[in-house]
Amino acid sequence: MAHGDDTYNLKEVLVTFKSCLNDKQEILMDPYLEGWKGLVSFLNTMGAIFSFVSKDAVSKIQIMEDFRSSDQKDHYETLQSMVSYELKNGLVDLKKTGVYPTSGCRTILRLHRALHWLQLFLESLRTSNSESRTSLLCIDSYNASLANYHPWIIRKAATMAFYALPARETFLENMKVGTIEEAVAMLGEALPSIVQIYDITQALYAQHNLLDLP
Ligand SMILES: CCCCCCCCCCCCC/C=C/[C@@H](O)[C@H](COP(=O)(O)O)NC(=O)CCCCCCCCCCCCCCC
Repeated sequence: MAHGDDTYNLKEVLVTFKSCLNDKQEILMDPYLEGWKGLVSFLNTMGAIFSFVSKDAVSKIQIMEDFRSSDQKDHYETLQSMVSYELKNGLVDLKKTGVYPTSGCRTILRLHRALHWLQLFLESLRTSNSESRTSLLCIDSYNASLANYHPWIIRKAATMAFYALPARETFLENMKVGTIEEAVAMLGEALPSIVQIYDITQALYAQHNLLDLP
C-alpha cells in the first residue's frame, strides 16, 4: 500500500477495498481499515483545510486498530463477527451514549456513512465532464449522504473546505493513475467493490437495527 506522497497511487487504495470480501461475503476488517488509511493519505495531499476531517477519520481508524490488537482481536476479524460479538456481550450503546461511546459498531457506522459519500462522489466524478466543478460534485454528494448526520457547524466547515478542492482535471491527475481517461476508467473498475461493501454493511446493520447508533 502506497502511503508516501511521492509514490501515492489512488488505484492501489481503491483496489484494497476489492480485497475486503472473503468467500462468505463477509467484510474483512484489516483491508477495510487499510483502504480508509489510504484514503486519508490522499485527503492529506489536499491541504491542511481538510485536517479536521482526516483527524476524525484517523481517530476512528485507530479505535478499530486498537480492537484488532487487543485480546479480543479475533472477534474483530470481520464486520459480521464484530457485530455479533458486541451485541451478544452488550458492548454497544443502543439508544444513547453511555458506557460504550467508542464501540466498534458505532465507530464503523460513521465510516460506513462516509463510504456512502465516497461512492456518490466517485460516481459523479466519473460521469461528469471537464466543465464540472469538483467542489460542487462534492457538495452535492455530501448533502445527499453524510450531511444528514452532521450538525450545522460541521456541515458549514465541510462545505467551506470543499470549495478549496482543485478543478476536476487537476483532481483526477492528483490521483496519480495516469491520464484523465485512465483515472476515469479506474474509477469505473473500483466502484463496484465499494458499492458491494457499502450494500453488505448496510444490510448487516439494518438486520440488527444498528443504523441509528448514537
Ligand atoms: C475530496 C475530499 C473531500 C473529503 C470530504 C469528506 C467528507 C466530509 C466529512 C466531514 C467530517 C467532519 C469531521 C467530523 C466528523 C464527526 O463529527 C462525524 C461524527 O463522528 P462522531 O459521531 O464520533 O462525533 N464523523 C464522521 O461522520 C466520519 C467522517 C469520516 C470522514 C472520512 C473522510 C475520508 C475522505 C477521504 C477522501 C478521499 C477522496 C478520494 C477521492 C478520489
